[in-house]
Amino acid sequence: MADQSVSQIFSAIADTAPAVRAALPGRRVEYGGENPSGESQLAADVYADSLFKDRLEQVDAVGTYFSEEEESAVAVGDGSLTVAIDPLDGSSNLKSNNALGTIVSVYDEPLPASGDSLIAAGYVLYGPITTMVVAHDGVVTESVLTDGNQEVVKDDLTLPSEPTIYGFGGRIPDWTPEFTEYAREIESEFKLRYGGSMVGDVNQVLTYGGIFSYPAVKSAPDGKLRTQFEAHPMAYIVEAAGGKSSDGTQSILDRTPTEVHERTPVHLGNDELIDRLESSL
Ligand SMILES: O=P(O)(O)OC[C@H]1O[C@](O)(COP(=O)(O)O)[C@@H](O)[C@@H]1O
Ligand SMILES: [Mg+2]
Ligand SMILES: [Mg+2]
Repeated sequence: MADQSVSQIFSAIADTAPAVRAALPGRRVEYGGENPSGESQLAADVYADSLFKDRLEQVDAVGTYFSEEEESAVAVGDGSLTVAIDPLDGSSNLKSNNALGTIVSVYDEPLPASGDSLIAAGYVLYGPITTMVVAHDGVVTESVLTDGNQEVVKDDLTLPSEPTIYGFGGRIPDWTPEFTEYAREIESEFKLRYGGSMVGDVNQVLTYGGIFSYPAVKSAPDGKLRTQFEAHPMAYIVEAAGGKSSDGTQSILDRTPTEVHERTPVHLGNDELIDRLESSL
């Protein structure tokens, strides 16, 4: 039953992705409002949110829709599942025409919820091609999405065992001394790949092996990324692919936010690099 619900949810996401992509060119402008995290919204953020909500409302298993762009939960049916979504991730990249994503979490509890309540998570990457990565039951698959078509290209995606890249967010002068020291070591060993969209950056870690961090910074001790909409789902995917997640001290999946839009420091990647990070912090 859960399997069927998960596959219906991600079919709905795959069906909607081409329309989201097609809507981007005309929506690179400010919408005029702010989201609950206090960030200004682009027309594309708001439009992608409405497209996903309308489509997920048609999936019987979904009872509640909760978006990074909306203050509170929206009741969309009688189903028992909650879908949390970052409709457009990395939306500041729209101005410079760089990678964007959509992040999707499927919880079997109302939010706020711990990462243990996730039954599946996935993302769409709007790069030169559109791909979708989904984690469920410990297996991660990658598909290529074209209009109306979903072709699985990897049916058991795992993190490469030899890491080669890293990508760290935040301004260097704003990093803590402990994170700066760790970063200096990592910089001397690996190649920098940072694009400013969590989906794009984590997808590179899943492809090449390495570490992505958006750490706690001096001006924002909880970091930038939101637990329910960004950190939990990406941690679930990376852990299912054989890697590790950390908020600096524990798996991100062990965090239960007290408020749905709450933020957390995020570190995702190969075991060895996350272990080293936890000992440095
Ligand atoms: O611009 P910065 O500080 O590098 O932040 C980039 C981070 O912020 C985000 O863009 C936040 O996501 P949204 O675009 O959904 O708000 C992440 O995708 C990315 O990892
Ligand atoms: Mg985001
Ligand atoms: Mg967003």
